[in-house]
Amino acid sequence: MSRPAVCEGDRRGRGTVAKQPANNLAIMARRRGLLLPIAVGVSCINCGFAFAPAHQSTSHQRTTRRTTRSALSAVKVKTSSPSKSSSRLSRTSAFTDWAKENNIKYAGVEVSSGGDNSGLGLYVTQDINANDVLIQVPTNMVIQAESPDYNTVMEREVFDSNPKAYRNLQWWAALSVQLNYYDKINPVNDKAGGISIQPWLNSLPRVYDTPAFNWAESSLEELQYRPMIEAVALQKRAWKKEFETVQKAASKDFLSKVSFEDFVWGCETARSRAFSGAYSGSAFNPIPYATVTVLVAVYVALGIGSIEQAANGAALVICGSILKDFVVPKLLKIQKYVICPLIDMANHVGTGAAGNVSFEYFADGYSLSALSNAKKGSEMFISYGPRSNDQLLQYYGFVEEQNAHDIYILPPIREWDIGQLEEACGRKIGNGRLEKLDRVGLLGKAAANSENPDAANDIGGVVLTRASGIDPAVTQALRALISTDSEWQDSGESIGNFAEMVSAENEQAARTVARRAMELELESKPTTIEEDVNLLKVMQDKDGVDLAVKFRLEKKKLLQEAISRMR
Ligand SMILES: C[S@@+](CC[C@H](N)C(=O)[O-])C[C@H]1O[C@@H](n2cnc3c(N)ncnc32)[C@H](O)[C@@H]1O
Repeated sequence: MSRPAVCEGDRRGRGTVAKQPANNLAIMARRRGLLLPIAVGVSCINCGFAFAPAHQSTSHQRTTRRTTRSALSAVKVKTSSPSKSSSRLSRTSAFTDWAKENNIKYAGVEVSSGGDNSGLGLYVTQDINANDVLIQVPTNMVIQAESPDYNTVMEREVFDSNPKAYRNLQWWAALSVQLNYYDKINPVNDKAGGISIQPWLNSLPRVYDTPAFNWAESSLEELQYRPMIEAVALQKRAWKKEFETVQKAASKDFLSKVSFEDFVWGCETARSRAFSGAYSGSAFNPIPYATVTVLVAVYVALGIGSIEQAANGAALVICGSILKDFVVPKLLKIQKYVICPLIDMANHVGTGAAGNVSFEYFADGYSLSALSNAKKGSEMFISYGPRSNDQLLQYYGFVEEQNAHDIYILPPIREWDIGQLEEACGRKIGNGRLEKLDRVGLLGKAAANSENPDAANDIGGVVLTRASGIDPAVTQALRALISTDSEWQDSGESIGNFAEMVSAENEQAARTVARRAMELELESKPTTIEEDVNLLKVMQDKDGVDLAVKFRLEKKKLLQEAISRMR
């Protein structure tokens, strides 16, 4: 069942278990401008990864033709999410009590379930205003990893014989180790003052709808989209490899209690609930500033030196602090990945999010605040960043309808059916064009060679975005590709000279070629848009949603929109 990609108004019929906080965080009096002098924005995971999965050459060849069949048989029906949510919802009062006892302040929101497939979420319990701070979580209550991650507890307790192995794990694997350690070995978090974090762990989902380790191969095929199928295959290899590293280096105790399935659960939890940010310094520490003020006063009072000398010394200390907290982490590109109790209950919306997550430098914590006014009963959505449906499905297990950030990756130009394109535009591809495009990398690669699951479109497929259509570099390549001999010579046989339109005829031919390539892609799908729409309707009538069908329908709609724009 889908739901609108905006904050919903008053929801009917949703269960409410979490208690209204009595005295927490006087939200109403607080405005971010006053309270958060330096708030470093964080965004949900994958932020900064220009994700576009690689795909292999063979998979897009025009040999695939639509086959009529009963698609229903191969499709998995999901009916479990709402019931899974209701059993989790029954555990949230223990979780929110725990949060209150441990200095997590919140007011104006509660954890609840909308009864749809988004699981639990944060819902507004009273009308709130823009800039109200709704949740504040002290830094010591979060679970976090940096890359590389120097977590002394994990190194000592789990990787004593080989701490480097832990340090060099991918951030999601490092978080998985931590989550599993607290969940299966010892729930006491020393950093949080020796408290048990079990109530928080109990509030987490135990199963996910993400494709890599939860879908049958046949369901993956139902995506009808090679880039995603290949991205999932790459992810599986990467996660297995990380687990092998853990197996070689972790303690016997850890390995006897944490299986591969547990490790995957931890990685899925990390990927779907962590926030990332470039900021990695420490929070505001007043001690150096206070010390330097005292020293300056003593220095000047005792006449040891001039005011200028004292000011120089003070400036040095202040600059050192700024360098440590802001500049060095940026220069070293240190990323911090944080799972933040309670804030991790916020669901995503691609555009128009009502909530925002920030790091509060002076308060040493994370906050969720309102970006706009919100009505009692509405869901407090945040944005996990400009995520395509590929990212949302692969790591978060859902698909957003009409996702403004969605993309479509066509096969690289080298795989396009030249004969069909020549026929469509009425031109022949002249000598030298393909070779030149190949030399400048505009034909894409014959095969992917990256093993990085976050590698962006490694094969150089042609990217269409919902926001702006076809990649301008591809339009440039197509102008050159179908140029007549005279256009080619006038341009000095240089691809760079096709960055702008060279003539109305050439432009029309390039657009026709692009459109035909997209049409061929759409025609190659085993089912049509209409068939998918009908299929989804049948599934919804049966009170279930099939993510694979929803995903492929969204991709086809995006392709169809791009085709229409090219007319
Ligand atoms: C950070 S958690 C948010 C809390 C989560 N709903 C829960 O029940 O714990 C992210 C997960 O919430 C779900 N989710 C978030 N936004 C969603 C949306 N717009 N539609 C469907 N599911 C969503 C997905 O399962 C995603 O992996």
